[in-house]
Amino acid sequence: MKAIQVAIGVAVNGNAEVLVALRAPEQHQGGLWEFPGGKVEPGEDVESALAREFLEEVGLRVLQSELLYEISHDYGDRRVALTVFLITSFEGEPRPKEGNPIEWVTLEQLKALAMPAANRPIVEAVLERLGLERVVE
Ligand SMILES: Nc1nc2c([nH]c(=O)n2[C@H]2C[C@H](O)[C@@H](COP(=O)(O)OP(=O)(O)OP(=O)(O)O)O2)c(=O)[nH]1
Ligand SMILES: [Mg+2]
Repeated sequence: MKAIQVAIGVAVNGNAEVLVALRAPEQHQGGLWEFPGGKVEPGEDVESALAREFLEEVGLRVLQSELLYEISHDYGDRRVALTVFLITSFEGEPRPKEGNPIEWVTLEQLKALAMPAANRPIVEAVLERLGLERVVE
């Protein structure tokens, strides 16, 4: 089975909170919290997919991002290859453009959220990246 390429982003605000969205019940991995993002279209590069999905799903314009983590995961019914970006600069106020509730959550809250299985190491990477940054400041 070929892996579906997915671009997702972890947007961080000035309060060190990250943006999450609730997946609709009928979606794959529905009812779980996610980082906004979606499938890379044919011929599209992964950064363009990130920017497009952020605009479509939460109405944010990505100004600056860096690669945070890459992970492939087999859900049994589907294999996904996730490219995860840390979004360090963006424009706009997040809005739930596709009807899925969105929230800014602290890193403590993030740890406790029910997310798809592939997200566990992603959350670890977020905590490490943002935690270390604070030590450096
Ligand atoms: N967006 C997102 N997808 C994730 C995360 N973790 C994870 O395993 N996935 C999986 C679920 C899906 O199988 C796939 C992403 O698909 P998606 O439903 O967001 O794709 P999309 O926005 O293009 O939606 P659609 O047009 O196909 O409805 O990656 C995550 O944190 N965010
Ligand atoms: Mg999506």
